[in-house]
Amino acid sequence: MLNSRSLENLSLSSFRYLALISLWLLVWWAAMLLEYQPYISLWYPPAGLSLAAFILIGRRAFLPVLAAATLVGFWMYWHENSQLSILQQAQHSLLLGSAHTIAFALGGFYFRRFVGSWDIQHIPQRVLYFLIIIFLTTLLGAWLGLIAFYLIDTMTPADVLNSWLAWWIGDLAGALVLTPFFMLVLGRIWQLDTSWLRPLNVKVSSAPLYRQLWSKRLVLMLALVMVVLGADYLFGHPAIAYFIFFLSVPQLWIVYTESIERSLLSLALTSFFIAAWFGFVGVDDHALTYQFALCVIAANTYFGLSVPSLLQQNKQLHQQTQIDSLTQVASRNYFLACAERQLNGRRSRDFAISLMVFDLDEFKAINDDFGHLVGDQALIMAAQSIRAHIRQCDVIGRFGGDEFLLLLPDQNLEDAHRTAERLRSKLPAIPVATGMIQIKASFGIVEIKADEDVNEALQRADKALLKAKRNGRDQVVSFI
Ligand SMILES: Nc1nc2c(ncn2[C@@H]2O[C@H](COP(=O)(O)OP(=O)(O)OP(=O)(O)O)[C@@H](O)[C@H]2O)c(=O)[nH]1
Repeated sequence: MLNSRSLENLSLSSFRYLALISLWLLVWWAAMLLEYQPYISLWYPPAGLSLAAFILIGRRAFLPVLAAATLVGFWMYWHENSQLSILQQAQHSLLLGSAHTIAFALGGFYFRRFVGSWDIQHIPQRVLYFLIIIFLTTLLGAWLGLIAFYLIDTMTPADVLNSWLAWWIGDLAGALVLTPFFMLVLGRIWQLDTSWLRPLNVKVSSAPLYRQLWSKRLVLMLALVMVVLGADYLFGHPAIAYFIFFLSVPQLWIVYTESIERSLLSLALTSFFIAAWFGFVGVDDHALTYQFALCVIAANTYFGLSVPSLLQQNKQLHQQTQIDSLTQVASRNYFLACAERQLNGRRSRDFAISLMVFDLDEFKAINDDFGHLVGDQALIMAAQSIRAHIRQCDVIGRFGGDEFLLLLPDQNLEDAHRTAERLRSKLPAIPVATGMIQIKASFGIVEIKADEDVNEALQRADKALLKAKRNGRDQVVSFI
């Protein structure tokens, strides 16, 4: 007995399968209407939908895609008033539908199995494999389709050889341009997580200004399509068709400023518009140019979409090397680079710079008595306290362990000494199991000499710190 929950699930999955079949038939029908060429078309959108379905839902896509592709065969026979028996029509349609389905199922399966799980660091490779998979899947689809036509005696070997390139490029253009777009659409219908599709974790503003800009850029793209195809129709010169490649400019503009949905939507709409105008004006001689332009613009779009994520990764890596993850002050290397920069700046304008090294007192005891987490807390609070009491232009860094560095531009030794005393007196107490413990530190300071580099100054400051420790800790020692 089926309970109400499994009935609900059954009707939901039937709805989804029917939605996939209907969408497939709809896009096929749209392509037919737009271009008046059933199989060898400028751009074959069902190829994109089939591949998207196999990538997203795997083998569950097999029957709906096969059903839709077979129905299309039937429709063609009916449309041509075929003299074949219904059984023969069914056999032929099934063979043609299987040729399409098997090729795209293999491509989708390969992507799911080997590429889809790659993490965000492999986005450029993922895009590259995606393009190669589309390339091979559509090639296989075209050849299996043509072999099926040959087997049902519709094509001679000469026809097959004459047609494979046009068939392949049409499927290639459809799949390249539309697969990611259909993946987003199917992700909605199937309620699947498509976040892995998003190389961009970067949020682009959806403020009204941006929305307005997006529609303006889209209008610009559509206007360019109309102008190029119109001029091609009027003048017929082959060079005119190449102007369609300029669509990459507004498309990449959209890619770099808009969300992934809008980028994919503009690609889908523009390709749809090209196909519609192509069918309307009938500039068949230049079909290959438009097909290649669509493929190139789509490939550019996907590589373009991966750029912000690479930049973001770069930024994260940069931050990781610049900032100490525990205390959030500058890392040792970044601190030294900043200090070097300040010293170079002193060549054009002479000003004093002091360097301070400070080290928490008896820090090991805090770790030993209360544990490393309390020790970490002490490091964080000490760094925060120092940061809160220095100027914007001062730089604080962690040298390692419980030792910190402070660069004080425009402060001579006397100023720096006063600063250190003030910082020492402001160090906080941390809460521990037995009450509060006052954090204490020893400070060593030098004023960096004109002919000294950072490392030499650091060695002198370290000696001053050592002296402060030897003198009994919790004090400031400065060296001329
Ligand atoms: N909790 C914590 N401890 C750390 C970290 N890095 C280093 N330490 C510990 O810091 C302690 C530093 O000890 P010492 O260099 O002997 O310094 P001290 O106990 O402060 O002694 P004096 O500097 O002479 O006063 C060591 O026990 C390290 O294990 C860290 O990131 N977190």
